[in-house]
Amino acid sequence: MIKTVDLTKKYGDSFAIKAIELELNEGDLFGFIGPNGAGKTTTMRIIATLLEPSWGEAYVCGHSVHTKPKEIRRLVGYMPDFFGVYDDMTVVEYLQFFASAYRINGQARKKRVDEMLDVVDLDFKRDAFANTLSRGQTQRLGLARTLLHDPQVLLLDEPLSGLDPRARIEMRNLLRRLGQMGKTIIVSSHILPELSDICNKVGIIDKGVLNVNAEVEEVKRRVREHLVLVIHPERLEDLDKVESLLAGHVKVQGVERGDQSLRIILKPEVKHYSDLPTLLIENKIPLRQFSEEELDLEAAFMALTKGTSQRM
Ligand SMILES: Nc1ncnc2c1ncn2[C@@H]1O[C@H](COP(=O)(O)OP(=O)(O)OP(=O)(O)O)[C@@H](O)[C@H]1O
Repeated sequence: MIKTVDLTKKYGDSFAIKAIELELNEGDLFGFIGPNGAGKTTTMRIIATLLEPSWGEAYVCGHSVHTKPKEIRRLVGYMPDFFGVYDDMTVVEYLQFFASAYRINGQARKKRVDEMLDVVDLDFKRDAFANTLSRGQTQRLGLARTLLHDPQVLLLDEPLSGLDPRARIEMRNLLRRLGQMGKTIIVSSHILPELSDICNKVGIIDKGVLNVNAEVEEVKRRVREHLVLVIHPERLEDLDKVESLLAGHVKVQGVERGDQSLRIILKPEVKHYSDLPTLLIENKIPLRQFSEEELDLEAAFMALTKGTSQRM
Protein backbone atom coordinates (compact mmCIF):
# COMPACT_ATOMS: atom_id res chain seq x y z
CA MET A 1 0.00 0.00 0.00
CA ILE A 2 2.74 2.43 1.05
CA LYS A 3 6.40 1.91 0.32
CA THR A 4 9.31 4.29 0.58
CA VAL A 5 12.84 3.63 -0.61
CA ASP A 6 15.81 5.78 0.46
CA LEU A 7 13.37 8.66 0.91
CA THR A 8 15.36 11.79 1.65
CA LYS A 9 14.66 15.51 1.96
CA LYS A 10 17.41 18.07 2.41
CA TYR A 11 17.14 21.77 3.14
CA GLY A 12 20.51 23.32 2.38
CA ASP A 13 23.02 21.15 4.17
CA SER A 14 20.65 19.66 6.70
CA PHE A 15 18.54 16.58 6.33
CA ALA A 16 14.87 16.85 7.29
CA ILE A 17 14.60 13.10 6.62
CA LYS A 18 17.30 10.67 5.64
CA ALA A 19 16.91 7.36 3.76
CA ILE A 20 13.48 6.47 5.19
CA GLU A 21 12.42 2.92 4.33
CA LEU A 22 8.81 2.02 5.05
CA GLU A 23 6.56 -0.79 3.91
CA LEU A 24 2.92 -0.82 4.99
CA ASN A 25 0.17 -3.16 3.88
CA GLU A 26 -3.59 -2.91 3.70
CA GLY A 27 -5.10 -2.51 7.17
CA ASP A 28 -1.82 -1.51 8.81
CA LEU A 29 -2.06 1.18 11.46
CA PHE A 30 1.43 2.63 11.74
CA GLY A 31 2.36 4.80 14.73
CA PHE A 32 4.96 7.29 13.60
CA ILE A 33 6.66 8.53 16.76
CA GLY A 34 9.25 11.23 17.19
CA PRO A 35 9.97 14.53 18.92
CA ASN A 36 9.24 17.91 17.35
CA GLY A 37 11.26 18.47 14.21
CA ALA A 38 12.08 14.77 13.79
CA GLY A 39 10.75 14.58 10.23
CA LYS A 40 7.24 13.13 10.60
CA THR A 41 5.42 15.91 8.76
CA THR A 42 8.02 15.97 6.00
CA THR A 43 7.62 12.22 5.40
CA MET A 44 3.83 12.41 5.35
CA ARG A 45 3.74 15.45 3.08
CA ILE A 46 5.99 13.69 0.58
CA ILE A 47 3.76 10.60 0.56
CA ALA A 48 0.75 12.91 0.11
CA THR A 49 2.56 14.49 -2.90
CA LEU A 50 2.50 17.93 -1.25
CA LEU A 51 6.30 18.10 -1.09
CA GLU A 52 8.97 16.71 -3.40
CA PRO A 53 11.74 14.55 -1.98
CA SER A 54 15.37 15.49 -2.71
CA TRP A 55 15.85 11.89 -3.76
CA GLY A 56 14.40 8.46 -3.13
CA GLU A 57 10.98 7.04 -3.85
CA ALA A 58 7.56 6.86 -2.25
CA TYR A 59 4.82 4.65 -3.67
CA VAL A 60 1.12 4.47 -2.83
CA CYS A 61 -0.59 1.37 -4.23
CA GLY A 62 2.33 1.02 -6.61
CA HIS A 63 2.10 4.62 -7.92
CA SER A 64 5.24 6.72 -7.63
CA VAL A 65 5.01 10.24 -6.17
CA HIS A 66 7.26 11.34 -9.04
CA THR A 67 5.16 10.06 -11.92
CA LYS A 68 1.60 9.54 -10.64
CA PRO A 69 0.79 12.32 -8.14
CA LYS A 70 -2.82 12.68 -9.34
CA GLU A 71 -3.58 9.00 -8.82
CA ILE A 72 -2.00 9.17 -5.37
CA ARG A 73 -4.08 12.18 -4.34
CA ARG A 74 -7.24 10.23 -5.10
CA LEU A 75 -6.07 7.41 -2.85
CA VAL A 76 -4.75 9.47 0.05
CA GLY A 77 -6.41 11.53 2.76
CA TYR A 78 -3.98 13.84 4.55
CA MET A 79 -4.90 15.60 7.78
CA PRO A 80 -2.35 18.28 8.77
CA ASP A 81 -1.56 18.99 12.41
CA PHE A 82 -3.18 22.43 12.19
CA PHE A 83 -5.95 23.45 9.88
CA GLY A 84 -8.35 26.35 9.86
CA VAL A 85 -12.12 26.21 9.80
CA TYR A 86 -14.14 29.00 8.33
CA ASP A 87 -15.87 31.33 10.77
CA ASP A 88 -19.17 31.62 8.97
CA MET A 89 -19.84 27.98 8.14
CA THR A 90 -21.72 25.36 10.06
CA VAL A 91 -20.28 21.88 10.42
CA VAL A 92 -22.54 20.51 7.71
CA GLU A 93 -21.80 23.40 5.34
CA TYR A 94 -18.08 22.96 5.90
CA LEU A 95 -18.22 19.29 4.88
CA GLN A 96 -20.53 20.02 1.93
CA PHE A 97 -18.08 22.65 0.73
CA PHE A 98 -15.20 20.17 0.69
CA ALA A 99 -17.39 17.43 -0.76
CA SER A 100 -18.12 19.68 -3.75
CA ALA A 101 -14.39 20.31 -4.10
CA TYR A 102 -14.12 16.53 -4.54
CA ARG A 103 -16.95 16.80 -7.09
CA ILE A 104 -19.38 14.85 -4.93
CA ASN A 105 -22.70 16.48 -5.74
CA GLY A 106 -26.46 16.25 -5.29
CA GLN A 107 -27.94 13.45 -3.21
CA ALA A 108 -24.60 11.63 -3.07
CA ARG A 109 -23.07 14.64 -1.33
CA LYS A 110 -25.76 14.84 1.32
CA LYS A 111 -25.51 11.11 1.93
CA ARG A 112 -21.71 11.17 2.14
CA VAL A 113 -21.66 14.12 4.55
CA ASP A 114 -24.24 12.44 6.79
CA GLU A 115 -22.25 9.21 6.77
CA MET A 116 -19.05 11.02 7.73
CA LEU A 117 -20.77 12.92 10.54
CA ASP A 118 -21.92 9.56 11.79
CA VAL A 119 -18.46 7.95 11.52
CA VAL A 120 -16.81 10.72 13.56
CA ASP A 121 -19.80 11.00 15.90
CA LEU A 122 -20.45 14.67 15.23
CA ASP A 123 -24.01 14.59 13.98
CA PHE A 124 -25.21 16.36 17.15
CA LYS A 125 -23.11 19.38 16.11
CA ARG A 126 -24.15 19.45 12.46
CA ASP A 127 -25.74 22.91 12.67
CA ALA A 128 -23.18 24.47 15.02
CA PHE A 129 -20.70 26.97 13.61
CA ALA A 130 -17.43 25.15 12.92
CA ASN A 131 -15.40 27.73 14.86
CA THR A 132 -17.38 27.04 18.05
CA LEU A 133 -16.30 23.39 18.29
CA SER A 134 -13.93 22.14 20.98
CA ARG A 135 -10.43 21.03 19.95
CA GLY A 136 -11.49 17.37 20.01
CA GLN A 137 -14.59 18.06 17.94
CA THR A 138 -12.54 20.15 15.49
CA GLN A 139 -10.10 17.27 15.07
CA ARG A 140 -13.01 14.92 14.38
CA LEU A 141 -14.40 17.39 11.84
CA GLY A 142 -10.95 17.47 10.19
CA LEU A 143 -10.98 13.70 10.04
CA ALA A 144 -14.47 13.68 8.50
CA ARG A 145 -13.20 16.10 5.85
CA THR A 146 -10.19 13.84 5.21
CA LEU A 147 -12.50 10.84 4.75
CA LEU A 148 -14.95 12.50 2.33
CA HIS A 149 -13.44 11.05 -0.86
CA ASP A 150 -13.15 7.61 0.76
CA PRO A 151 -9.35 7.40 0.63
CA GLN A 152 -7.71 4.02 1.04
CA VAL A 153 -4.72 5.56 2.80
CA LEU A 154 -4.87 8.03 5.69
CA LEU A 155 -1.98 10.23 6.76
CA LEU A 156 -2.85 11.86 10.07
CA ASP A 157 -0.43 14.35 11.56
CA GLU A 158 -0.69 14.46 15.36
CA PRO A 159 -4.48 14.00 15.53
CA LEU A 160 -4.32 13.47 19.31
CA SER A 161 -2.31 16.54 20.20
CA GLY A 162 -4.01 19.10 22.40
CA LEU A 163 -6.93 16.80 23.24
CA ASP A 164 -8.16 16.25 26.76
CA PRO A 165 -8.13 12.65 28.06
CA ARG A 166 -11.73 11.94 27.08
CA ALA A 167 -11.35 13.34 23.55
CA ARG A 168 -8.12 11.37 23.25
CA ILE A 169 -9.91 8.11 24.04
CA GLU A 170 -12.66 8.94 21.53
CA MET A 171 -10.15 9.74 18.80
CA ARG A 172 -8.17 6.57 19.51
CA ASN A 173 -11.34 4.49 19.25
CA LEU A 174 -12.14 6.20 15.99
CA LEU A 175 -8.68 5.43 14.58
CA ARG A 176 -9.06 1.82 15.65
CA ARG A 177 -12.41 1.62 13.83
CA LEU A 178 -10.87 3.08 10.66
CA GLY A 179 -8.09 0.49 10.85
CA GLN A 180 -10.72 -2.24 11.15
CA MET A 181 -12.39 -0.83 8.00
CA GLY A 182 -9.20 -1.87 6.15
CA LYS A 183 -7.69 1.58 5.65
CA THR A 184 -3.91 1.87 5.75
CA ILE A 185 -3.11 4.56 8.29
CA ILE A 186 -0.03 6.48 9.30
CA VAL A 187 -0.66 8.41 12.50
CA SER A 188 2.04 10.57 14.03
CA SER A 189 2.61 11.52 17.63
CA HIS A 190 5.45 12.53 19.88
CA ILE A 191 4.18 10.20 22.62
CA LEU A 192 4.73 6.49 22.18
CA PRO A 193 2.33 4.92 24.72
CA GLU A 194 -0.71 6.77 23.39
CA LEU A 195 -0.37 4.89 20.11
CA SER A 196 1.21 1.59 21.07
CA ASP A 197 -2.09 -0.08 21.95
CA ILE A 198 -3.97 0.95 18.81
CA CYS A 199 -1.21 0.47 16.22
CA ASN A 200 0.10 -2.82 14.89
CA LYS A 201 3.34 -1.27 13.64
CA VAL A 202 5.49 1.48 15.03
CA GLY A 203 8.37 3.60 13.76
CA ILE A 204 10.58 5.84 15.88
CA ILE A 205 12.10 8.76 14.02
CA ASP A 206 14.68 11.15 15.40
CA LYS A 207 16.63 13.84 13.53
CA GLY A 208 15.31 12.52 10.25
CA VAL A 209 16.45 8.94 10.83
CA LEU A 210 14.05 6.04 11.34
CA ASN A 211 15.67 4.22 14.27
CA VAL A 212 13.04 1.57 14.80
CA ASN A 213 10.50 0.17 12.38
CA ALA A 214 8.76 -2.93 13.67
CA GLU A 215 5.55 -4.66 14.68
CA VAL A 216 4.35 -3.38 18.07
CA GLU A 217 4.30 -6.93 19.45
CA GLU A 218 7.91 -7.38 18.39
CA VAL A 219 8.87 -4.08 20.04
CA LYS A 220 7.15 -5.04 23.29
CA ARG A 221 8.92 -8.39 23.21
CA ARG A 222 12.29 -6.68 22.69
CA VAL A 223 11.58 -4.17 25.46
CA ARG A 224 10.76 -6.93 27.90
CA GLU A 225 14.02 -8.64 27.00
CA HIS A 226 15.92 -6.01 28.95
CA LEU A 227 15.78 -5.66 32.70
CA VAL A 228 16.50 -2.13 33.87
CA LEU A 229 17.91 -1.44 37.34
CA VAL A 230 17.69 1.85 39.20
CA ILE A 231 20.60 2.53 41.53
CA HIS A 232 20.59 5.45 43.92
CA PRO A 233 23.79 5.65 45.98
CA GLU A 234 23.65 7.15 49.47
CA ARG A 235 26.35 9.70 48.55
CA LEU A 236 26.05 11.66 45.31
CA GLU A 237 29.81 11.63 44.82
CA ASP A 238 29.56 7.83 44.37
CA LEU A 239 27.63 8.18 41.09
CA ASP A 240 30.90 8.25 39.11
CA LYS A 241 32.21 5.20 40.91
CA VAL A 242 29.02 3.20 40.27
CA GLU A 243 29.08 4.24 36.62
CA SER A 244 32.68 3.20 36.10
CA LEU A 245 32.16 -0.14 37.87
CA LEU A 246 29.08 -1.04 35.86
CA ALA A 247 29.53 0.61 32.45
CA GLY A 248 31.88 -2.06 31.16
CA HIS A 249 30.38 -4.94 33.17
CA VAL A 250 29.75 -8.13 31.26
CA LYS A 251 26.03 -8.11 32.19
CA VAL A 252 25.42 -4.45 31.36
CA GLN A 253 24.22 -3.14 28.00
CA GLY A 254 24.22 0.55 28.88
CA VAL A 255 24.20 3.09 31.70
CA GLU A 256 22.10 6.26 31.83
CA ARG A 257 23.04 8.95 34.29
CA GLY A 258 20.35 10.91 36.18
CA ASP A 259 20.84 13.71 38.73
CA GLN A 260 20.76 11.40 41.72
CA SER A 261 20.57 7.90 40.33
CA LEU A 262 21.63 5.67 37.47
CA ARG A 263 19.56 3.49 35.14
CA ILE A 264 21.38 0.30 34.29
CA ILE A 265 20.13 -1.51 31.19
CA LEU A 266 21.08 -5.16 31.41
CA LYS A 267 21.89 -7.27 28.39
CA PRO A 268 18.91 -9.18 27.00
CA GLU A 269 19.99 -12.60 28.25
CA VAL A 270 20.65 -11.41 31.83
CA LYS A 271 17.92 -12.38 34.30
CA HIS A 272 19.95 -12.66 37.53
CA TYR A 273 21.99 -9.79 38.87
CA SER A 274 22.55 -10.33 42.59
CA ASP A 275 26.31 -10.02 42.00
CA LEU A 276 25.86 -6.35 41.04
CA PRO A 277 24.77 -4.98 44.45
CA THR A 278 27.44 -7.25 46.01
CA LEU A 279 30.04 -5.65 43.75
CA LEU A 280 28.98 -2.16 44.80
CA ILE A 281 28.96 -3.01 48.50
CA GLU A 282 32.40 -4.67 48.22
CA ASN A 283 33.59 -1.38 46.75
CA LYS A 284 32.24 0.40 49.83
CA ILE A 285 29.38 2.20 48.10
CA PRO A 286 26.38 2.49 50.43
CA LEU A 287 23.09 2.31 48.55
CA ARG A 288 19.82 4.12 49.18
CA GLN A 289 18.00 2.25 46.41
CA PHE A 290 18.75 -0.74 44.21
CA SER A 291 15.67 -1.94 42.39
CA GLU A 292 14.29 -3.27 39.14
CA GLU A 293 12.46 -0.61 37.13
CA GLU A 294 8.86 -1.42 36.35
CA LEU A 295 8.02 -1.79 32.68
CA ASP A 296 7.26 1.69 31.46
CA LEU A 297 6.98 1.26 27.74
CA GLU A 298 8.17 4.73 26.88
CA ALA A 299 11.19 4.77 29.21
CA ALA A 300 12.18 1.26 28.25
CA PHE A 301 11.79 2.10 24.58
CA MET A 302 14.07 5.07 24.87
CA ALA A 303 16.64 2.91 26.67
CA LEU A 304 16.28 0.28 24.00
CA THR A 305 16.79 2.67 21.10
CA LYS A 306 19.83 4.23 22.78
CA GLY A 307 21.51 1.10 24.04
CA THR A 308 20.89 -1.28 21.20
CA SER A 309 20.38 0.75 18.06
CA GLN A 310 23.12 -1.25 16.32
CA ARG A 311 21.07 -4.41 16.76
CA MET A 312 18.07 -3.04 14.89
N1 LIG B 1 10.68 24.56 4.56
C1 LIG B 1 11.68 24.18 5.36
N2 LIG B 1 12.88 24.79 5.29
C2 LIG B 1 13.90 24.41 6.09
N3 LIG B 1 13.82 23.43 7.01
C3 LIG B 1 12.66 22.80 7.14
C4 LIG B 1 11.52 23.13 6.32
N4 LIG B 1 10.50 22.31 6.67
C5 LIG B 1 10.96 21.52 7.66
N5 LIG B 1 12.25 21.81 7.94
C6 LIG B 1 13.10 21.13 8.94
O1 LIG B 1 13.03 19.73 8.75
C7 LIG B 1 13.03 19.04 9.99
C8 LIG B 1 11.84 18.10 10.07
O2 LIG B 1 10.64 18.85 10.21
P1 LIG B 1 9.21 18.19 10.31
O3 LIG B 1 8.19 19.29 10.28
O4 LIG B 1 9.07 17.12 9.30
O5 LIG B 1 9.25 17.51 11.75
P2 LIG B 1 8.06 16.87 12.62
O6 LIG B 1 8.60 15.57 13.12
O7 LIG B 1 6.81 16.81 11.85
O8 LIG B 1 7.93 17.88 13.81
P3 LIG B 1 6.60 18.45 14.56
O9 LIG B 1 6.19 17.38 15.51
O10 LIG B 1 7.15 19.66 15.24
O11 LIG B 1 5.58 18.76 13.51
C9 LIG B 1 13.05 20.10 11.07
O12 LIG B 1 14.38 20.27 11.51
C10 LIG B 1 12.57 21.35 10.35
O13 LIG B 1 13.11 22.50 10.94
